[in-house]
Amino acid sequence: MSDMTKCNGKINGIEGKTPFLIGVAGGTASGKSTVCKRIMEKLGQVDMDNAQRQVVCISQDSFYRDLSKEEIVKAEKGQFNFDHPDAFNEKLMETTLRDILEGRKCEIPVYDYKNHKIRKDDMVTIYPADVVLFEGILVFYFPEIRNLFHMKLFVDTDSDTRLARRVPRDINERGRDLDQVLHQYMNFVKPAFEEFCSPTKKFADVIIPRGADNLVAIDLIVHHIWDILHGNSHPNGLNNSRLGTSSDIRR
Ligand SMILES: Nc1ncnc2c1ncn2[C@@H]1O[C@H](COP(=O)(O)OP(=O)(O)O)[C@@H](O)[C@H]1O
Ligand SMILES: Nc1ccn([C@@H]2O[C@H](COP(=O)(O)O)[C@@H](O)[C@H]2O)c(=O)n1
Repeated sequence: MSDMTKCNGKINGIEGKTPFLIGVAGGTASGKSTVCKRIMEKLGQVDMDNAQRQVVCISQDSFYRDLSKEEIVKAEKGQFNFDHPDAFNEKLMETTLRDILEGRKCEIPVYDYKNHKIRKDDMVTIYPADVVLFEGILVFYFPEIRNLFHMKLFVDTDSDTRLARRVPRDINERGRDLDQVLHQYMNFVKPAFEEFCSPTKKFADVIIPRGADNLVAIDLIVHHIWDILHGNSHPNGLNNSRLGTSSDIRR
């Protein structure tokens, strides 16, 4: 029996449901979060209360490991490698995803890019949902995590475009200066993308060229998710969706 087929059952007296777990990988600033947002919008899942939501998105960045004081000093100078697999708390990531697959309610911290640590006082509750999107640069890197996904998407955006998006984002939203962003990009982000992230493209079921600009790909993916949630094509017979009818899919 696979890890996922044994998930349907009662947890704390509540019927646990196995969410459809989708991994969304891709280089930095490729548009992973934006693609996830579009999928959620199309499924009509954005303007609603967290507890009611049937499609939720979690970032791998919530699973960066705690840094030592020396590592924080390096990070502040753009000299820490946040793009290496060792920067993540792999065990916590796996345990959390397994809890989600077993229909348990989970608390996920929000990551603070300005201080290079999770905000322990700012937790988001993830309620049992129909669909869980897990996005990040290395979500397909760790085999134990990769094997948990029911569907794997890779957002494939040209590296010049990604750098052109990352520079203003890191300066405006993540409290960095230009020298720091470029130093980090050339020394860590780019080489780690080539060594650890790009090779995981081969594990994807669907590669999305141009990210959120690719409306056709997003539409096809949304319809596929819909069919799985409402039909019997899911390997675990997932057909208990609380999403509405297919005419509710947004154009
Ligand atoms: N198709 C797009 N066109 C223009 N800007 C985009 C597009 N997709 C994403 N962006 C912008 O690029 C930056 C990175 O996008 P994001 O979705 O956060 O990427 P990732 O999650 O892969 O790091 C954000 O500022 C976002 O608004
Ligand atoms: N303290 C940190 C943590 C991470 N990063 C960078 O974030 C990138 C991953 O996030 P995306 O939204 O771009 O996928 C990754 O490339 C890290 O370099 C950081 O700069 N500081």
